[in-house]
Amino acid sequence: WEHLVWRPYAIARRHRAQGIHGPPYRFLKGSNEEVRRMKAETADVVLDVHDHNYLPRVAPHFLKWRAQYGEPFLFWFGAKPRICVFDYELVRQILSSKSGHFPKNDAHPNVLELLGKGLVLVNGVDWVRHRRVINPAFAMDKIKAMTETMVSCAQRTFSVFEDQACKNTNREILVEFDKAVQGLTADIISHTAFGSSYKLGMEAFHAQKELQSIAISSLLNVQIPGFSYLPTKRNRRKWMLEKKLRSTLMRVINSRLASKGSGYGNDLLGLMFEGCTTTVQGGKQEQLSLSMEEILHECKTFFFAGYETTSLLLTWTVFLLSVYPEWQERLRGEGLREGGKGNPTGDNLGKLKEMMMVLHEALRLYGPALFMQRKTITDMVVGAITIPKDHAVVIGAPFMHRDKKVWGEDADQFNPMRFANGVARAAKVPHALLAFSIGPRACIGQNFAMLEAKSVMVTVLQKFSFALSPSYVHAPADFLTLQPKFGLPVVMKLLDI
Ligand code: HEM
Repeated sequence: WEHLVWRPYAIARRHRAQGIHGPPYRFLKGSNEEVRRMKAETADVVLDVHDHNYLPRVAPHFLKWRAQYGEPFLFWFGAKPRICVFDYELVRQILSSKSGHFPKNDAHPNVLELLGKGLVLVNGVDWVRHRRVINPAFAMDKIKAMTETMVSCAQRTFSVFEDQACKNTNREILVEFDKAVQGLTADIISHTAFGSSYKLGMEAFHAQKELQSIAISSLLNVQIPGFSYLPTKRNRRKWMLEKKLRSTLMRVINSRLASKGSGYGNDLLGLMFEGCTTTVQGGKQEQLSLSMEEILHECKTFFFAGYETTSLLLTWTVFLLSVYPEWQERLRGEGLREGGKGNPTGDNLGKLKEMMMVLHEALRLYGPALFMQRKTITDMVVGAITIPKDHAVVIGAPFMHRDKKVWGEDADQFNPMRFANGVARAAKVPHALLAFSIGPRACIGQNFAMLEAKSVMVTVLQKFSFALSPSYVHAPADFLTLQPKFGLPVVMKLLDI
């Protein structure tokens, strides 16, 4: 009771004394109901396709609280205090902290089950061990060697569309692009992570996808102790999926161990096994094993972290190129100039400067990962404030990506030219783009994601031009990641080239 009744008021008082304010604490519910109500009120708001400021739809509560209380502000997830931070210098200090005093926030049990205790969620010495084992798998030369696989997956997907478009006299087809590209990125991660076991990988993917919808639907519910053990219809379905996911991934892992032969293979799983055995640190051999259980969790992590984020980057890039056809034309021209009509290679893709500018601008305006979270395990001083122990810290990246003081007056607009001199020079601070995060816990898969995005975009641009279908409704939504609420229907026209 002390925890639920008195502590929140004492915490709020302590914050007021240092000038941090926020919505009042409501018994048990904290700010959850206010968030739910405000999100419901804006759920039907539809934007013009040129309007890239979706914050009133996606985070109306943060907009309101920031205007009302200034920043940073304090709000409540149930009885748990959260500080929302928007200032680049504070965020840099939090994300760059190497002391381990800002670990990842505790995940909702459903999210934990979904993601596993893999690299995204582990903390402390475990994180150091996992990251050291997995880092070599994401080295640029290893990733570049996966280009052919990425391109051939993309070609398979788009050749189906090509066949369909050929049958129509206008050589056009309507494609639910977000769904198509979800299937494609799942296919790519299945092939690049699990090699010849990719079919099992796809089975695991389907189970994980359904578990994700269950996790999302329960995120804002107050957690009643013991409820997750009741055999409700939803819980039973969840348990069945978890069992299936686990047994499928175990089959993949066991069959790899059984067929070791001359090596573990050059896919992500094989490279992870290689990393598990030994590594040389400062001349001495070090054992860096991950347990079987940990490897299983990492497989779940690759899937979750690896397919949806990249499919959303592709979805939003195609959305932007449909709205700005002059950039679509520029990228098609660049692809042909650097690589001709043949299969893109790692080297060709490395030369695509304008493509990188567009992908970075898509990540700035429509970064798939919305709000990052950390927690404090002791009182932490950042800038002029103290964030007390046991607080969650929410980093408002989509707000920061629209900060006119940092990005300039055109921060709300699509302007890939801001990245013409590279990411570090695109804004007034070098670490302004937070789409892959910064610091020791930055995305391990960013080179993989960018190579995959380029492989897919060059392949589609070689064959098709595209425009938004008249049925498209611009309503970006927060489903853990930033998604087009009603999908991305696109009219694809087969090119004559
Ligand atoms: C456009 C695509 C992607 C985006 C926008 C993205 C974004 C992010 C962000 C923002 C983080 C940091 C989260 C935090 O600090 O709370 C992260 C971490 C991570 N990402 Fe990605 N990611 C993408 C693709 C990938 C891919 C393709 C993989 C793997 C195949 C991957 C694996 C991971 C892992 C394992 C971490 C945790 C790293 C650590 O904590 O050491 N990501 N990602």
